[in-house]
Amino acid sequence: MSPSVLCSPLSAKPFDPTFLLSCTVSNIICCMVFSQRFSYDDKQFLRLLNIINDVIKFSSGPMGEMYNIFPWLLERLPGPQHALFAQMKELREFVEKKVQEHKETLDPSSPRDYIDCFLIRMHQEKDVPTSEFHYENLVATVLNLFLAGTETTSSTIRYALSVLVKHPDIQEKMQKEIDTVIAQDRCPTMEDRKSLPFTDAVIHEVQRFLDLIPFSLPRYALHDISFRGYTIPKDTVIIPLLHSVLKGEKEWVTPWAFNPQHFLDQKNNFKKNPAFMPFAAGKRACVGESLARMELFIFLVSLLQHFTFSCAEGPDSINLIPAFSGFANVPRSYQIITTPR
Ligand code: HEM
Repeated sequence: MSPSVLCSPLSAKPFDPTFLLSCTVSNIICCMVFSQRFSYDDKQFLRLLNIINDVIKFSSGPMGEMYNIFPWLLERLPGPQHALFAQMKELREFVEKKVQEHKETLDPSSPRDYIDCFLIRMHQEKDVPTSEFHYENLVATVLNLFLAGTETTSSTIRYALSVLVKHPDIQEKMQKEIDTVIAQDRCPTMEDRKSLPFTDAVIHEVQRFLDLIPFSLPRYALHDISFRGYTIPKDTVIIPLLHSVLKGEKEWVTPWAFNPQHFLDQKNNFKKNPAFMPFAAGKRACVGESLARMELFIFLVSLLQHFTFSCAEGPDSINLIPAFSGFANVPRSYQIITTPR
């Protein structure tokens, strides 16, 4: 997204940034997976984004939680969940169509994207019975990347903008830091991050405070595990509570208040904290972590280079408590005013 997308005529009146942010973030993952960028008025793209939005809302509400615990029950009982299952089927059919198109146009000497690379590896391992590179895994991983790569980062940017509207002093301080280091005439790069400790601290604090995926993803023990004197038997489902570290009383000075100082030392240099784990930890931590961190930094710095964000009802009207809390903490919708700088 060029920052100009947020400029006039939209800048003149308040608008909800959800849709623009979803499109722009989703297009990044679409380029990597399908080598395709969709136009913001492409009907099919908009339909897919709506479905992803509905899936996240469903899984963050009571029905979604029930489905996580008793999938077999909700599949058999009548109810609104079936509309969502139909939408998921539509999403899968879209992915299957893309895979088919890729198969028909594949040039193994010049892979275009993730699907091409996977297809090439599938071919190389076609005689290996234990290979993980088979059709079902291709469709599942493309679906995962598309779903996980869209709503997560766009919701975090949306939340970050609401934090900046609520705290204009923080917004101004970030703009001053960005003006000093980059100014307005060049695009930010990841190299700039180390020269922008306050901005970096705010972005980390946004992720800590939002606590986007509070229960991480459920995993299960592949064999008996001995952990801190406890035995976790094989096949036990493990739900790691990221929430407990991101809001831990022992880990943070003010766990329940938005406070960028959590990530700054006494000299205002950036300070890491091992309890910062919104992407989880270990072998199966988020595969999109580096991409997401890049997106958050580049998008937010670019936006602040060119705009000041506010809202008609004033900073106090912004409510940072999520609209839905379950699988995800889904930030509230709000109307923003963008004023070119
Ligand atoms: C602010 C942005 C994001 C946050 C907070 C986030 C968080 C997480 C968390 C907590 C997990 C569970 C890890 C575990 O079970 O140990 C996860 C998994 C995953 N994430 Fe992200 N994520 C973000 C962005 C992305 C992006 C941009 C992508 C796409 C490239 C992505 C793709 C995935 C995938 C495919 C998994 C499943 C990994 C697996 O099962 O091994 N995520 N993410």
